[in-house]
Amino acid sequence: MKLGLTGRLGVVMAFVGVLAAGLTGYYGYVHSRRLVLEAAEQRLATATRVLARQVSVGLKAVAADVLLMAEHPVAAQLLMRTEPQYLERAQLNTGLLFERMLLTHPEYFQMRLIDAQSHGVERVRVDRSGGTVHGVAADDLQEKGHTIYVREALRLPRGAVYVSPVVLNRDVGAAAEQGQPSIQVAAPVVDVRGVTRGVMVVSVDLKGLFTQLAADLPRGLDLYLLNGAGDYLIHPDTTKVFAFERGQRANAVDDYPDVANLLREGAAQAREQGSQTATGLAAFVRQPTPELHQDAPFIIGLSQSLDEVLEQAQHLRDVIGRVVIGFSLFAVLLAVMLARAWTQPLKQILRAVRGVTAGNTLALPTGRRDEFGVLARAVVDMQRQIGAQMEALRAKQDELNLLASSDALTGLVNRRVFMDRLEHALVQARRHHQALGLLFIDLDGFKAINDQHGHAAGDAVLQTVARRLTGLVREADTVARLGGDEFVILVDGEVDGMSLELVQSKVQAVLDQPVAFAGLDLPLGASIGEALYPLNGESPGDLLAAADGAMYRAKQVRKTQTAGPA
Ligand SMILES: Nc1nc2c(ncn2[C@@H]2O[C@H](COP(=O)(O)OP(=O)(O)OP(=O)(O)O)[C@@H](O)[C@H]2O)c(=O)[nH]1
Repeated sequence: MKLGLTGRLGVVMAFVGVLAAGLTGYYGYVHSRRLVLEAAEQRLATATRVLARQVSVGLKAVAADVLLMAEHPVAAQLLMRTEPQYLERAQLNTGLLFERMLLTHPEYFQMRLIDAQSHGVERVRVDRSGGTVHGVAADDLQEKGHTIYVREALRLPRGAVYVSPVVLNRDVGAAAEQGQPSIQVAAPVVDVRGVTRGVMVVSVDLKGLFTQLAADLPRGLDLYLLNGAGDYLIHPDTTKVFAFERGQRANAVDDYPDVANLLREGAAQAREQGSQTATGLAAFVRQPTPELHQDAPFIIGLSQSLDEVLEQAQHLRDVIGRVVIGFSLFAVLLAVMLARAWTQPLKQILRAVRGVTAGNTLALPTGRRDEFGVLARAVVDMQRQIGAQMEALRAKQDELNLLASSDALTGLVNRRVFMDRLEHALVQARRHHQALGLLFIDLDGFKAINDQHGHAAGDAVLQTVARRLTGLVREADTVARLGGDEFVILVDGEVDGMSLELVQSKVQAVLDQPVAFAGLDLPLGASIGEALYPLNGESPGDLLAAADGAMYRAKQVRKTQTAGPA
């Protein structure tokens, strides 16, 4: 289907409108999606920072608890004195103190007082196991002198605290916490003389600690703890936790490549790093605690799935989608209306131009001040000029018709028109069973007038003959000049041999009169032949031939009569 100007204009404007709406919607959506992502990134970074600070504060609180117990006089006494009675009571009381501590801190799963002597034997030990807290019997106490936290803590001065790297707890006795990431927070127990007698150790269940700290975080966030190499120590997917211990790799750099920046930094500096992947956002914070003797700073991370982050943007996308569709429909409607309104004057002018040939004059928007107005006025001008030219053409045509149908010299109808009329008259006569008469006239001695007095005289004679003949017959009759000095009269209506004879004698009488020309009386005469329908013929040709034949015979008779007396 070929589109007209209105259709094409409408399609172009609708396309532009829909494209504009679509692009506006698209960029609006992209921009708001970016804003949503940026806001989520900031929220996540803030939450991770807060969490890391809370962890740091939590660690310091653990350190304060360990110091409190390490610096309690009973701890050093217990390690210095040897009297069984005192020891028994002191162990009992310290155990009760440890139990109290574990009961008030659900994340502590073990508290011990370890002797610097005797291969680091445990003097008092309380475990959390199966949801209960209980002291460990003397027979079950173990030697821990070989452990890193005992050795490191023994090297520290009074008041200092050692924090071990994160390990999977494998301590026998704390069965419920086995396999969980944990740390040991240890402080030296120093007597009044400044001699280090042992170590106070609290084992902390990190997952429990983190879960507590993360309780206030918004829902839908996943929590991570990494070691200095980026390996997962805490991860929602338990198969990734301490994977390196099973000879597997589960490293945050693989999931969030930006974390590599954080791992390269110096350990003394707190740093944070955001990271975005195809499926989610994440923020990581390395939070060293310089006050504590910590082997490796924690790297804490939070992540949120992109679907969850973009839930708000999806809603916005739906709204923008509806707005775009609505605006597009409006644009299409507007385009159709505008295209129609803009091309309306053009169509009006087009109709008017088409109507010029049909002679219609349609109203045009000539009053407009724009290009359509100029065009309309030009068309009106053109209409006027074409009208005038058509008028002139019609007049010329009439003139030509007249020339084609009449004899130029006499003004009588010519042979062609006469034959038409004769044929028409015959049809009528046949239908109404009427008769029809024909007189064939040929001038006598005309050549001699031409020869003796010139062509102008001959013309004047022919014109006089025409006038005389038309003045003689009735209005319904037709006088024609067939050519040269031959004339013919069609006598229509009620006619018979008698009446035709009467007309013939009248014609003979007027044509026998001389014609005045240049002061001379030019002698004239005519031979006339008659023919009657249907008596002498039924077709135009037959009738004319019959009249011509009669005229010829009449001329012979006149010639004989003229020659006779001489
Ligand atoms: N002036 C003039 N002469 C014409 C015109 N048409 C034909 N003629 C002349 O008319 C003459 C007709 O010749 P003819 O028919 O022999 O004339 P005629 O002397 O009457 O002879 P008949 O018919 O035998 O009686 C010719 O000399 C033509 O040249 C015309 O329009 N004007």
